[in-house]
Amino acid sequence: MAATMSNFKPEISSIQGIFLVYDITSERSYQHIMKWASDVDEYAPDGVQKILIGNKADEEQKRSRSATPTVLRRDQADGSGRQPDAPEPERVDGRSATPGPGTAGVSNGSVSWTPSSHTMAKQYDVLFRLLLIGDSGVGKTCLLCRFTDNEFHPSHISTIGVDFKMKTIDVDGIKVRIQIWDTAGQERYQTITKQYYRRAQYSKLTDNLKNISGRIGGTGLGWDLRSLVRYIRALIGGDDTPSLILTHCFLSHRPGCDGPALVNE
Ligand SMILES: Nc1nc2c(ncn2[C@@H]2O[C@H](COP(=O)(O)OP(=O)(O)OP(=O)(O)O)[C@@H](O)[C@H]2O)c(=O)[nH]1
Repeated sequence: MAATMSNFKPEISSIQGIFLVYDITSERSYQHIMKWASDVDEYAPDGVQKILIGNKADEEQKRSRSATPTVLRRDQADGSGRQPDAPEPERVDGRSATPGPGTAGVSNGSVSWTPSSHTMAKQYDVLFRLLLIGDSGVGKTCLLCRFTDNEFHPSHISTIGVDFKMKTIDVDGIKVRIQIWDTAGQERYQTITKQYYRRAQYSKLTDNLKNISGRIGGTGLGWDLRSLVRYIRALIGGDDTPSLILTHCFLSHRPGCDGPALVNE
C-alpha cells in the first residue's frame, strides 16, 4: 500500500533485523518465506537477524493449516529468549543507554518522514533499523502504518520500490528510534529489494551500552530485537484492529534447521 518511490539514496549503514512477513491465510505466501529467507541468506551479511511475522491474525478462521511455522526445539534456544548471534541496537552517540528487555510503559513519540537521518542524530539515543520483506499483499505496509501512525488502510496499493517510516518511542527515558524500511513484494522490484539486503550489517553492543543497561535495571544483555518485536506487537496489537501481528519468531541460522522456526513465547 502507500506507494511511494523514494528518489533519494537511503542511508542504511546498518540494518539490525529483517522482518519476513507472510499472510496466515495464504499458504503460498508462507511457502515463499523460504525463498525470501534464502535470498536474505545469500545477499545479507552474516549475523543480521531474521524475524518471522504471520500477519492478518484477525483472519484466524481462514488460516491455512500448512502456513504454520515449525517450533524450534527448546535446546536450540539459549534460554534467554535471545539468539546468541542477535545483533544489538546501534549507538548513535556516546552518552546514554539501551533499555533492558521487556521494560514496560512505552509511550509513543514522534512520527516523521525524512529524506535523510543525518540531521536527526541528536533526537534519539538508540537507533534500530529494520527491513520488511514478503510477498505482495501480506500486509507489510499496513504493519508499518499501524506501528508508526496507528492507522489501518483496507485497500491494497502496492508499494513501488522501497519506502520507510520511523517512530521514536520513549523507554524509561531512553529515546529509541525505530526506522522501518518497507519493500515492494512484487517480483519486478526484487532487484531493488536485494540492494537493501546487501547493505544490511551486523552491529554489536558496546561495553559502554552494557554498563548503562545495568544502570537502568536491564539484564545487561542489551535490548535485543525480540524485545523490540514485543514492543511493536504491543503497539499495534489492539483488540479492535484488523492489523495484528500473530506471531513473531526468529528463524534459526543454525545448520540443520531447514525451515522457519518459532521460538516459544
Ligand atoms: N484482514 C486483514 N487485512 C489486512 C491486514 N493487514 C493488511 N491487510 C490487507 O491486506 C492488503 C495488502 O496490505 P498491504 O500492507 O498493502 O500489503 P503489502 O505487503 O505492503 O503489499 P505490497 O506493497 O504489494 O508488497 C490490504 O488490502 C490490507 O487492507 C490484517 O492484519 N488483517
